[in-house]
Amino acid sequence: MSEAKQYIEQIYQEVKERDSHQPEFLQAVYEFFYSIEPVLSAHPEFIKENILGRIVEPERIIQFRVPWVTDQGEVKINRAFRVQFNSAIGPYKGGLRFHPTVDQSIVKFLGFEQIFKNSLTGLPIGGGKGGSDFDPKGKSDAEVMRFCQSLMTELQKYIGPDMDVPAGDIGVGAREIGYLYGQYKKLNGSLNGVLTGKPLLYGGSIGRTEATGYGLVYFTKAMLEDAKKSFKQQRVIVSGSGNVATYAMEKVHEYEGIVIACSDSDGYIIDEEGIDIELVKDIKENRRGRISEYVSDHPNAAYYEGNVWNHKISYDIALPCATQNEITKDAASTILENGVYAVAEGANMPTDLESTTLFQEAGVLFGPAKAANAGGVAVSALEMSQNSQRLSWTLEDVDHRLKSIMENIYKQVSETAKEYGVEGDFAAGANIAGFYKVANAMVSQGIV
Ligand SMILES: NC(=O)C1=CN([C@@H]2O[C@H](COP(=O)(O)OP(=O)(O)OC[C@H]3O[C@@H](n4cnc5c(N)ncnc54)[C@H](O)[C@@H]3O)[C@@H](O)[C@H]2O)C=CC1
Ligand SMILES: O=C(O)CCC(=O)C(=O)O
Repeated sequence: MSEAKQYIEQIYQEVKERDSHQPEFLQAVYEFFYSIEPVLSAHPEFIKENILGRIVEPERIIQFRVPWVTDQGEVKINRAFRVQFNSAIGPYKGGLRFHPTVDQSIVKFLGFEQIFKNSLTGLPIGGGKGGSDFDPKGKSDAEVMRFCQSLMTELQKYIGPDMDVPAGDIGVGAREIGYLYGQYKKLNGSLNGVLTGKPLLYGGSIGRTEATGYGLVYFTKAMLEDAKKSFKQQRVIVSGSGNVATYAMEKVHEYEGIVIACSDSDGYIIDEEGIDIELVKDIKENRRGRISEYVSDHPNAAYYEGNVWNHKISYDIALPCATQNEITKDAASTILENGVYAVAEGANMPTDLESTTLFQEAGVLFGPAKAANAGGVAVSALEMSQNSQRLSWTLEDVDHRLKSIMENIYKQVSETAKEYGVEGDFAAGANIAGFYKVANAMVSQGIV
């Protein structure tokens, strides 16, 4: 066994013993370790400096209680976290997730992935992530506001424009960012660089709302073009119907693809005529309703309960944009039987390792999350630049930069895969390229 492989196994065993109760974090570490042997073999200094041992341990984790009062006067307590994972290349940067499943394992897996994703953007941002087990579903605006204010009263002690800059993720959109920022401002004065994803009225960047979904499609387009293919007239399924899914659908439509399905956590709709994206936006953003409501406006569409990836129907491209592990082995086999030839991840870790391997062995073009969904955080970094300059760039400017960042990321991961002897394995290319930059920064900054 090579020295690099032995080292990887040793560190993985250590993480497994220390964090045995954190399955999603272990999964993210395993998937990452699985592909980085070539870069460790080529750079023994990373082993000597024990970069892996250091990179899997967050620089800091903050956990705190969030007390808040319901509209009926009941006192509720939620738990919140911020993982400041790695600041080797810049301030911690990453979203906040509000979902009942949020725990240390979830925020650590997301924060770990964020380190390498942020590195791939080429922008000076480190990796962090946070969230709470608060469920915004079914809560009134006033309840969400009180919860956000209570959370920020504690979180504000640990963040700042040059320190840690949170943003949105599942369950955290413009409404929540507005309430969080309002409370931060009340306690610290106006420092709008402390959060990204803000409304345009007070320092938000034009294009941030659309950036993850559009960026996913720009990345996928570059991957398809390299294989002499395009979105034109291709049948596409997008899972989820939130921020990432909606704008991915919009951009696919612009490139003349036909999105035939999207979903939420209860079920999915199939509309062979092409999903009515404005209606999905209205159901989700305005009514805060369920995707099943779609069929009352489109009687030719069908609603099914369950996971869209288990549906048998012929299509070409799959864009998982909902949540982690939405594609496991059986769903991956169905996707292959359905004739899909390209999969690109809008969500974080939506495909488990077994399914990724199945896709790659079948010759499917596979765009890993770290690369494919980096557009959101990239435009967040552009929002930080605009806030520092006290300027607002135009949509044309932001979108042009986003497109070129995503094309560069595709180029970087595909060239890195080739350079390290795993041509076409973009998951390995993303892990190696993202890691290489952070590892070098860590070496040059000494043992800190
Ligand atoms: N918002 C952003 O800028 C970024 C988000 N992501 C990732 O994209 C994914 C989606 O995030 P957002 O769109 O921001 O969240 P969101 O809260 O706007 O939407 C999430 C969507 O996923 C659906 N969903 C949740 N669990 C599901 C399940 N088990 N099956 C089917 N659908 C389910 C929800 O119903 C909702 O439609 C997450 O994995 C997130 O970490 C990644 C990069 C940036
Ligand atoms: O825009 C950001 O800072 C966060 C984006 C994010 O959470 C992600 O890339 O998963």
